[in-house]
Amino acid sequence: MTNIGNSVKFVDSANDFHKINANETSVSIKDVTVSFKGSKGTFTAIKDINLEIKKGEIVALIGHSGCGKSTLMNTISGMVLPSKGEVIANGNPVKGPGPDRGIVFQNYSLLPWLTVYKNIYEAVDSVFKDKTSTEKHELVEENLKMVNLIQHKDKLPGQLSGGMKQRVAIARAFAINPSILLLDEPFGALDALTKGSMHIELLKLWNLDNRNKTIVMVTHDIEEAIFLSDRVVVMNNGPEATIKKIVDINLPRPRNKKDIAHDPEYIKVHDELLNLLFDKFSIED
Ligand SMILES: Nc1ncnc2c1ncn2[C@@H]1O[C@H](COP(=O)(O)OP(=O)(O)OP(=O)(O)O)[C@@H](O)[C@H]1O
Repeated sequence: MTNIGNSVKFVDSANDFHKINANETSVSIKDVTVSFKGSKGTFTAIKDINLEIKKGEIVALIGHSGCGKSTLMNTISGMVLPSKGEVIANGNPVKGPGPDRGIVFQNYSLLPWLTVYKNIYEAVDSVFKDKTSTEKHELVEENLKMVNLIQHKDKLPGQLSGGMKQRVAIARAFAINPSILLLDEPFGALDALTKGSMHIELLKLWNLDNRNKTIVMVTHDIEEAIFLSDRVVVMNNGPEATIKKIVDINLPRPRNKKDIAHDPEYIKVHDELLNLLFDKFSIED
């Protein structure tokens, strides 16, 4: 595994894998509207969203702050239930959270009274009932090493920096190894080098699973979205946010961060995404 802090490889290194299950549907979002009831009435965050995500696809959700990216993501995780429409995940209607859908939140969601190690172990223990204690401990250790936190395993979340907490949350999600991995700005709190390293680890995890794992990621980072994704879903501003456009990222894999920046396809989609996100703004604004 790539070690953070050591030499960081800016390449998706598992080049002997190829896309396999591109025709099987993993997540189907059908006419989904989410409204929140408050003291001032009903607020409709997202409206009539339709999106089909194939098994093994990596999809990024991108849009301005508050447009409804997390809300849409949470309809997949089951943390938010649609007011209208439905979400099907792995062939089943989503009625709430489930171990087939692991999520990394932007606010880490670690249990503050448990050590780093136990935060991951508890999750592993609750999902892998059939594994032996040794196997579960190995899984925790392996993932803690992956995020370079093994030496901090006995610390409580309150004793960690934001980036370290985020790495614990990432290690926990990777350890559970769900078939659908939901990442809500997972790398936002990380420095550029650690972020680059986590991108590689994410792609390695995906490759190890023969690219069968579906990954849906909320991000504000256009370069990250292009480097990792097969498609980028650009959302309109809310309320009643809809999908503005879905941009295909037709860059071959494995992708090399240094090289793709000069690829004409990269430059084209980068420009397109910038225009989609910032078409309202000009220097006069
Ligand atoms: N539980 C809730 N109750 C009321 N309003 C909510 C709730 N959750 C989200 N909203 C509102 O829905 C809208 C979309 O929020 P959401 O968090 O999905 O946006 P986002 O695009 O993920 O934002 P950011 O990029 O800033 O994280 C916002 O106006 C937010 O205030």
